[in-house]
Amino acid sequence: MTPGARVAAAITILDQIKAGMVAEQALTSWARASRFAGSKDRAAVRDHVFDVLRARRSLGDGAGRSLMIRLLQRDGEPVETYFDGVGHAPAPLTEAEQVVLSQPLTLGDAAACDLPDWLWPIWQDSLGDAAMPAAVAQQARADVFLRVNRRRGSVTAAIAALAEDQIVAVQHDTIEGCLRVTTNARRIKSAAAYRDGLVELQDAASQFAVAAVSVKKGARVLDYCAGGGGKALAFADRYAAQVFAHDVAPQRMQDIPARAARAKVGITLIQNADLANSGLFDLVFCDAPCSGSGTWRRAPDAKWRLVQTRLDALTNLQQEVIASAAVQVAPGGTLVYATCSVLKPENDGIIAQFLSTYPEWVINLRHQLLPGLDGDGFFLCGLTRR
Ligand SMILES: C[S@@+](CC[C@H](N)C(=O)[O-])C[C@H]1O[C@@H](n2cnc3c(N)ncnc32)[C@H](O)[C@@H]1O
Repeated sequence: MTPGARVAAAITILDQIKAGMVAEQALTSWARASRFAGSKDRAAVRDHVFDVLRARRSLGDGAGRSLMIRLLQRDGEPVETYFDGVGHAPAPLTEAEQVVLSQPLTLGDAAACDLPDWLWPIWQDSLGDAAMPAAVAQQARADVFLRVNRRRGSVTAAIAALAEDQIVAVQHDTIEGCLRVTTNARRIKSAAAYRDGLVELQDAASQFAVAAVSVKKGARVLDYCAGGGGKALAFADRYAAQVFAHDVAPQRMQDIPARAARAKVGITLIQNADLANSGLFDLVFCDAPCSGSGTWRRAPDAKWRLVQTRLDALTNLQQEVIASAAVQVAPGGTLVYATCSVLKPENDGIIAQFLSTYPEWVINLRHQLLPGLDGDGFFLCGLTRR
């Protein structure tokens, strides 16, 4: 596909998303219908679509064509070479379009920060002085981070193994065992280091969360909302602990046994019916379902799909989840409540509500990471019983 044809495909997909289709679905159905598109074409089209979605409002929130023109303009690209009408490229800019596009957009704070108006006051209340920089950080692509499975090899060995596949990775400035991929991130899943379990894809913030919790040798650790097992795998690799994984939706855990085998760690899955008879745990890590507002660079569609009623439903669910996770904590043990959100109602709001209902618990750890160059946004709060 020519660069213009890729832009034309992105325009079609963006129009479908504007009409209500979920971004991933729109991209998948375009890829299925476009067998001629190679992997580089698919990646380029996806990049266009996601670049626009991260910055949809500040690009004028128009139709796909106008969004793509403004994206190329913003990035200093020669718009007319993509919009030349040759082959499958979009038609050249009309005179009217040229006039409109020569005028800068007038944007309020929420639009300039690419957030919905209803969310902007909540965002500001949650982040204070960091509201604008954290929102602006989510207008750009995020780096890809890897976690070195230290049972499989050292950081140096992982960097060298990745280099064999022309992937360049460097040690994260502050998180031990975390690598930032600087070249050829798209090749990770086909690289030998990944296939052999030497590295896992995991954001730096999630790695920080696992490292920030203290786990004694032999401790029983429960990843209460395990999903695909990212945190459970990290706990099992990092600590000499017995690691268990549970999720209310057990099908989400289906890949954990294979991932654990690849990483050479042991993780015991606990099904819903067995939870009550599985004993208590020294650490219950509750990575609750959330808006994902700290990770919107990676899933920008979610930013525009979040509405107040959905946020309310999430906070109700989070209150239920933290209360049921607390029941699994052994005397003297720790409950960690975590989200990949930066919104106060999902974080400190949930903790405050929990403490007002269960005053025997006290906070012994709290971190709010913001989305930025060093990783995604993440919230983490440790609690122990008085
Ligand atoms: C943020 S995701 C977990 C991500 C995962 N920890 C990881 O690192 O890959 C939240 C998970 O919580 C699960 N969940 C939702 N309600 C739950 C509940 N009441 N009890 C346990 N898990 C729940 C969801 O099925 C979902 O897989």
